[in-house]
Amino acid sequence: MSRHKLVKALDLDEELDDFNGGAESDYDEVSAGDREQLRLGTIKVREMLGDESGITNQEIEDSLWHYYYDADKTVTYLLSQMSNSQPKKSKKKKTGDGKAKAIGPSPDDVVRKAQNTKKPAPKAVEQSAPPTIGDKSINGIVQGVSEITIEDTKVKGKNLDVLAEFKKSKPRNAANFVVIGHVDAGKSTLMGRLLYDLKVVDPKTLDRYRKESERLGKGSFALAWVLDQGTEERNRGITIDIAMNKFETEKTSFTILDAPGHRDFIPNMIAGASQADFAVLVIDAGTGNFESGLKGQTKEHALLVRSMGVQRVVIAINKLDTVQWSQDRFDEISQQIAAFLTSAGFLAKNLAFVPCVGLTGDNIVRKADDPKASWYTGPPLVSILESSEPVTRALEKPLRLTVDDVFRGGVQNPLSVSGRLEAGSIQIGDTILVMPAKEAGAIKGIEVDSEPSEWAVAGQNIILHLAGIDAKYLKSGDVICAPLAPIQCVTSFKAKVLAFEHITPMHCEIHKGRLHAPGRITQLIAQLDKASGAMIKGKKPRLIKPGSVARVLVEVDNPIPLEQGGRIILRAGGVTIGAGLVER
Ligand SMILES: Nc1nc2c(ncn2[C@@H]2O[C@H](COP(=O)(O)OP(=O)(O)OP(=O)(O)O)[C@@H](O)[C@H]2O)c(=O)[nH]1
Repeated sequence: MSRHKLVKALDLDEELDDFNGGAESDYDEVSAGDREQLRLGTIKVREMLGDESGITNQEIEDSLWHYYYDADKTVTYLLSQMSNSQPKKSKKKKTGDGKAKAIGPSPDDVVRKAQNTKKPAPKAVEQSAPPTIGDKSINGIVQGVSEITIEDTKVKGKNLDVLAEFKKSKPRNAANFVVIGHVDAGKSTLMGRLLYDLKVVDPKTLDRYRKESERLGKGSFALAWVLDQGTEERNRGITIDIAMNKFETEKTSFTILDAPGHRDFIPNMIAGASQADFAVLVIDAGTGNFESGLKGQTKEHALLVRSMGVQRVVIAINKLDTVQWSQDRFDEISQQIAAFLTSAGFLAKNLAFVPCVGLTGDNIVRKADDPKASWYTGPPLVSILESSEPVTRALEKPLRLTVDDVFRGGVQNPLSVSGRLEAGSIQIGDTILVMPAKEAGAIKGIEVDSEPSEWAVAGQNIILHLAGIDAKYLKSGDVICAPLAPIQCVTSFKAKVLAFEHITPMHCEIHKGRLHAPGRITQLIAQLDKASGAMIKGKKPRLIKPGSVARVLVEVDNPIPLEQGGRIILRAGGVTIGAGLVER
């Protein structure tokens, strides 16, 4: 099978555009090695999908090719394609008792299964005496890479003053937020309403969803489907297990980070929360629902985002129509949530509450129409989101981009990566360093929000087209950095973690965004006060109980790129046991 055929099947128009405009292309035959990778990958994907998927081998191979043989991503992508072509039919099915029940594995289930499947440990990069955080031997790396030259990449840059260009572009504030809350709290409906009322989605599309959902006896789901529509972006190869939806207000450009299926966030939420500037916590105000939600995911999600370093939460107390817009109910829930969140370490000044009805749009973009809501004189949700402090961009810091996806970005761009630029700035022609591989490459193209750009700065979600580096040196979770200020790769580090389960010295997996690495908690150094983070004096703990915060020492088998302030999650046996921040 020719590579031409594979590429063609992915996005014909785009690829032909690329092809026609390009002077050189490399439509060579697929090598024997590639063919073997495709064969093995197809077997693995088939196993993960099951026999009933109806997906052809050709489709599997095309996706494997696009994602550089990554079976997990291929499965997630194919499932998303399946659910896009049959919206929601496969998500929920009416049962005899009128309740909706999930059928078949959800994308979350598959992603979780895939993440729990033991993968071969990433090949250790030759590195003498891997440093721990703060180790001075990092200077050796700097020296080594400063001598790197990249030959034959023919990438000419314009030598722009990127920060000046950025200022000239009169940027809007940019903020990423993650949506959290209990199952059925109305998260998708509320976000769908937000997008619809801000005219991100046209009425025709919503009309189509309405008709389809009514036909299925689930009319109220139409708005939730609006949110899923954004996942079409996956076709371009960007983040596939967190759906990203964007919307802009006058002042700010927002990205909603959400997990497909909107059911069981963890572990997709790990990746989402690690990129979030703040969280929107959706609460179902319905009688009994708030109480059961607080016992369940409401609490778990809130603790998780807190331990991932998220400091600000906007609390949407939703479905107020079901309690006749009772102010007493709103006050009661607000007080309880505020008490819980402050005890979990959030500052009261960083919490904002808004009563709303996602289904009708009351207090989402416009003020509530319902006369029973007249007691609320505050702003609607969107104004609260907008009034968030502008997120400070780490523009002047050394370049850091954690790779979300590695994929083939087109005929002219055989190697592309996507991710959020966490710090620094870049432009076409720049030399970058990939860690932990310690391999250099050059930037030959940049896309910001799917538009070509000469440059990009911290805070933007981008795609980089690379040259002068082989795909084998890149994988999800790697960090792209400036050659003269590389991130350290460590084999041990201290972390302040919030325990979700009992923690003892034990084997665990370390997750940081897309990075997953096997390791161990080797020491429980101290128990910490949850709110202040101060050490609780006494003997070294032998066990950390769920809900407590502790400082632990973690060791990993192979060096991983980590630095102070990095947000990590610890998992064992497929369960999140703790989450927290990397310390020195
Ligand atoms: N009465 C009322 N019902 C709502 C409101 N918002 C959502 N719903 C309904 O609540 C149910 C769940 O809504 P979703 O938006 O799917 O909730 P979710 O939190 O995204 O659910 P999961 O994805 O399963 O976690 C649907 O039947 C919605 O129509 C609201 O403001 N008022």
